[in-house]
Amino acid sequence: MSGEMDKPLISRRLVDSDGSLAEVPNKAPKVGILGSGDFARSLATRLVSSGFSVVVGSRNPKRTAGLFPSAAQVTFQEEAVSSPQVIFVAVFREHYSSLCSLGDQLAGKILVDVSNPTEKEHLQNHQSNAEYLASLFPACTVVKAFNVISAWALQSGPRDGNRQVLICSDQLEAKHTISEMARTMGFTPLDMGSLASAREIEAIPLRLFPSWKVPILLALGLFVCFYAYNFIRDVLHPYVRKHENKFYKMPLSVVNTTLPCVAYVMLSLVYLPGVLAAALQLRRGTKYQRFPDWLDHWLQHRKQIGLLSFFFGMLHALYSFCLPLRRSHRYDLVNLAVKQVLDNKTRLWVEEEVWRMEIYLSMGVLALGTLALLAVTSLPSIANSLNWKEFSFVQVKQISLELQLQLGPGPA
Ligand SMILES: NC(=O)C1=CN([C@@H]2O[C@H](COP(=O)(O)OP(=O)(O)OC[C@H]3O[C@@H](n4cnc5c(N)ncnc54)[C@H](OP(=O)(O)O)[C@@H]3O)[C@@H](O)[C@H]2O)C=CC1
Ligand SMILES: [Fe+3]
Repeated sequence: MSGEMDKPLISRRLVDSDGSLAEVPNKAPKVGILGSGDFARSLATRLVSSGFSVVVGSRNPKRTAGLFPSAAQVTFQEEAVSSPQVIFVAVFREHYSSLCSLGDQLAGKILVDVSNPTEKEHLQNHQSNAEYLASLFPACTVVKAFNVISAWALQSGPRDGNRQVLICSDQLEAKHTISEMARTMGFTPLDMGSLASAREIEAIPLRLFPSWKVPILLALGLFVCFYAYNFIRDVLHPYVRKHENKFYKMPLSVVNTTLPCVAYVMLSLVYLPGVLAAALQLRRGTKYQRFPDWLDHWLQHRKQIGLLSFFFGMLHALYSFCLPLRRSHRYDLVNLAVKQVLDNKTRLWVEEEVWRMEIYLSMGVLALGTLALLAVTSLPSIANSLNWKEFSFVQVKQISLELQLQLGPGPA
């Protein structure tokens, strides 16, 4: 981690270009931050711009001071923790023990644990990071918060998707204080109960696209089933019955016949749970009763199933667009021409083929246009959230979380 100081996520120039970050009102509540990494810098910027007075504790304040807004005071750890009542611990778990010498000064204060474990650490340690911090500082109140907010989201301000800050602690008052701070910073606090929930909160950024797992498995399962059926029908059956070798159809033609089958079934699976839910409500005579779990999950996955259906439909359009590129298609054309000459016909016009190609081409162009529009509107924010130079595992997970929160579950 040591070299990371040289590549700050936010530069001083950028921070100070915002006039509101240059000075802090006199009576602003004081907040301490231990650590001077990415998270500490983004947090300091957001706190200062939300009207807090920030004091940062670093092992080497001289080296790091230039990376913080000038309104934030950067000093040694001992000095930084002396006056604020709330101190954010923006340090990795493995370095918590190096803070033990501050124990006396920290006594009676609120420590906010913002850390995220890696998947390996999460499996290895049965105690959450927050509970571990609480065991090292028994005289402090530990609150778990802000770990699901990436440094980038903190820096650029809360946006629609990732506004929620999950908070847990054993002390109600401390939880309230941090909730109010989160609110002042523009986030939405969400009470997750006692500190025992910290492990659950720490696991959230580790889950990669959780609500996509079932729809993707479903789509793959359907694809395998339909592919097997189409393979038997279009390739195996002609081979067994008439000894026709049509195995060349496997990579393109059979796949292309399979794609719309999957797309249609997935599309029907988007609408079916709504109909079932309506029927259930009519039967029960009320809409104020919980749906069974299976129906509830199904309803919540409709958006993902619908997007996958759209994806398979688009793939079908692209595959169909490629069909005339095949050599077999050229042979068919030549054979048709020969047949035409032999039959003495003057004009060959296969109406169905013509329409098919016209429609596929227009769908292909529409799809490409939609994709280009999506790329233009959403790529900058994704690229922004990737801190390319300091690309860490946890950040990848957080991007997935951000996307996940932005996509959200379908309307229940
Ligand atoms: N980056 C992100 O997007 C997010 C990070 N987090 C969490 O925030 C915490 C900090 O992350 P991040 O800022 O990215 O990490 P960095 O590596 O960028 O910063 C860690 C900081 O820890 C401080 N530190 C204190 N004691 C030690 C020590 N003994 N050895 C090494 N460093 C020490 C260092 O500051 P100094 O040298 O000045 O003492 C260093 O700058 C982590 O727990 C992480 O899980 C949570 C959500 C998002
Ligand atoms: Fe088709």
